[in-house]
Amino acid sequence: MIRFEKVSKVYARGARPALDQIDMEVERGEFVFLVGASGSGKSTFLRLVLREERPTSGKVYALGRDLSQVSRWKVPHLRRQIGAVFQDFRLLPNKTVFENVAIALQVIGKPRHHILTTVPETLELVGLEGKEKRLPHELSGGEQQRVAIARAMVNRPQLLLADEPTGNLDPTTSIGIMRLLDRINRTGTTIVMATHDDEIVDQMRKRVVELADGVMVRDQSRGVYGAAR
Ligand SMILES: Nc1ncnc2c1ncn2[C@@H]1O[C@H](COP(=O)(O)OP(=O)(O)OP(=O)(O)O)[C@@H](O)[C@H]1O
Repeated sequence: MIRFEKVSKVYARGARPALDQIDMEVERGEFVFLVGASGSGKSTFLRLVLREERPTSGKVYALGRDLSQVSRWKVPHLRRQIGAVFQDFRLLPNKTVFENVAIALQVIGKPRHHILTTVPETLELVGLEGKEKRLPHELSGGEQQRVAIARAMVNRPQLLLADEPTGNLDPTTSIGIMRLLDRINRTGTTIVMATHDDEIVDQMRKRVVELADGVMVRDQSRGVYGAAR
């Protein structure tokens, strides 16, 4: 689903690499936590998969494609096949819950009847039935993140990337979001989630990949946040 081959990323000439010779693979259906201190390269990793950035050296493959070979005009098409969720939700403040999710289908030209059935199904999947007409500011943080997850999932991507999705949420709400992501993963969606949240990582017991100053220092199946004690 994702493969990094000796991937390095240097943002500014002379700066130390944000990622340094990363070799790793994520198989279809996996759930992977990317952990590491602030600045260790987690967001850079995710941005390379979305082709928001390009590696300085090495190759990134996603969804079976060598991303260096994807032409610029095909990048939006690639991104539409990868769901993305962020710490700050990134909802449109003046659009309802329904409209925020529908937008992901409208931009790819899905017909109205498809939108009218798929959006409510997806909102039900994330536990937001009955809240279709609310505006984002009328929702709790956890509910706003569920809208963002619904928007990311509405066209059924094979891969979901999440950058600190629980970063703005309290522990109880975070657990609800993790249950939802776990459920999405069990239906076959591959998930890579960058996080600082040690309690969540320790509870979920999924694969843990740790970065330190751009270097991959650990790759552990059923891992914990800190190195095994
Ligand atoms: N656009 C950019 N231009 C220059 N340097 C950057 C850019 N983006 C990130 N960096 C640098 O690259 C390194 C890795 O940053 P990155 O955002 O990938 O880390 P992170 O692990 O996601 O951190 P955080 O947990 O704080 O989000 C840092 O030293 C950062 O300052």
